[in-house]
Amino acid sequence: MLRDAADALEAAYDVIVAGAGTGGCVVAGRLAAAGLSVLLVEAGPPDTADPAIADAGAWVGLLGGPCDWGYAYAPAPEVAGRAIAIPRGRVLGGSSSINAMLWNRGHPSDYDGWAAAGATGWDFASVLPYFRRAEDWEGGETPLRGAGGPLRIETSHDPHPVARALLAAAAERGMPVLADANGPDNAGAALANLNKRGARRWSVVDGYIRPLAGDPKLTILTGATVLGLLVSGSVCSGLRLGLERGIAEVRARREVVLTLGAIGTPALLMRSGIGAPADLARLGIAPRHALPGVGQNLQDHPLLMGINFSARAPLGPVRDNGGGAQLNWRSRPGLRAPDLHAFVVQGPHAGPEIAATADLSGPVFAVSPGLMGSTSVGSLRLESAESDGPITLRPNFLAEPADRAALAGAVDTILDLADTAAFRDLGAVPLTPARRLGRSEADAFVARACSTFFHTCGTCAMGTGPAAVVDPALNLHGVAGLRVADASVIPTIPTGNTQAAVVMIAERAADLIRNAAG
Ligand SMILES: Cc1cc2nc3c(=O)[nH]c(=O)nc-3n(C[C@H](O)[C@H](O)[C@H](O)COP(=O)(O)OP(=O)(O)OC[C@H]3O[C@@H](n4cnc5c(N)ncnc54)[C@H](O)[C@@H]3O)c2cc1C
Repeated sequence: MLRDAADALEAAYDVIVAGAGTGGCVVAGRLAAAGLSVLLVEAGPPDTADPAIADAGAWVGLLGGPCDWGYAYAPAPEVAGRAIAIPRGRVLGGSSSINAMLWNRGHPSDYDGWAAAGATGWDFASVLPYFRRAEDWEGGETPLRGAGGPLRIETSHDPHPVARALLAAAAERGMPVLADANGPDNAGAALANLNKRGARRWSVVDGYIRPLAGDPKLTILTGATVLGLLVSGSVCSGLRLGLERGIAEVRARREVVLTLGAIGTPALLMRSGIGAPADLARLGIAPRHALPGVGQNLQDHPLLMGINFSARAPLGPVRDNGGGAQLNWRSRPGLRAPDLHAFVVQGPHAGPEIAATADLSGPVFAVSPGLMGSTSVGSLRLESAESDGPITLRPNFLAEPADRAALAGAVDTILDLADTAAFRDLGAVPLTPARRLGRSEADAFVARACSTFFHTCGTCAMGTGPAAVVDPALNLHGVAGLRVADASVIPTIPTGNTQAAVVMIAERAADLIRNAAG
């Protein structure tokens, strides 16, 4: 259905978009719809390769499979010496095709903070139109929400008993229960906003690419690896591609947009000679342009996979994305925004270390908290110049004592929530942990339960300082004809899940490119 260009690659396109993930599909779809000729290049297969992609309740089964790049964060003492798997979509739609579909913008002050730190023009008032433009919110248009846009956003229409219990428990504990998780205030419990239509995932492919099926302006090349940038002097003119039939070069008449994600984009820049000179020298890569921020500033949200409860009776089949309700709250008074976020899981939620400490068979559910206000910052390091060479990823989870303290407190908050009539009605009994923990026990639990919210970002940060990789118009500093429009440009991780922020960035990138092209 979608046009695949393997046999009919043209020598040049107006714009080449490298990586058909969340950012890439938005940019390519918008630009092709505006009449520019666009080539969209993707290493993975079409998103029809696995029927589980379309099933909103089946995403967990995609992790570690053929549509996942299968990265891992390096072991670190703060997480009890464990490697933590960090999936990334390797398929049309990228991570939007395998993610948990949560649509949360975070807090307005997140974006005001970007602008204050040098991403001029990215304050909340300036980015709100791009969030709204992307949305087809089931609740209809409001000053904060969009309707009629490409991305369908719905809440559960028949929430799972555990999702209902979270809302009722929050009310019992005196926490706000919100009509809309992306409404005027995000502190409180709410039904989750999900990129779905009924029981079907609604990815960026559904929203931005499928409507263009058959449009000659959009050429999609799947199964093609971007190997390098074609740069002469300080101008990028195209890409070197690895195709089944061999290596090919393709040119952009106007510009190249990198949307390979927060791991793929800095890796490609470094392999193309753009990065910290010492890194390039270590790898034996001929330096082309010094940009020391490439691969630095890696951020993610730590998530505890581990607060499990038994229920009196089976809770029924999986609904929605396997969750359905969420809670945002502040770990301490005075914070500008809620820094803690928890969601329900309609079954057990534990890595092997936690699962080994209790019997998690039978009717079990979880309430999993994560730290959306994490302050730990890490880095990405290429270990080889080869296009499929190893990459060391260090998010430095829990390196900051404040992050550990906030998550230890979150465990208590979840146990308090479960000790309410709402959860007692389900017969909830804590399994892991089985009781309240003292502070040192809680620290050990947090270290063993710590996993990822899958929100890797920040490795080609936008800004104007010496560590910035792109400017506020998303142009690479020092190389013309090259922009970045994916999670790597996020300067500071927002206090919400990251795909909404990436869609917003890509919507704006399309505007910037269109205006520059026109
Ligand atoms: C399992 C999982 C669950 C998540 N859950 C949520 C959630 O519920 N809500 C939320 O907001 N966020 C969630 N996220 C995070 C969110 O999906 C990402 O932040 C966002 O999708 C990143 O978009 P991106 O465009 O930066 O990268 P991606 O969407 O990952 O796109 C990068 C694309 O580039 C391609 N690519 C990379 N290298 C090459 C190469 N050399 N050649 C060709 N192609 C290449 C990849 O295959 C991929 O298609 C989740 C992520 C994962 C993985």
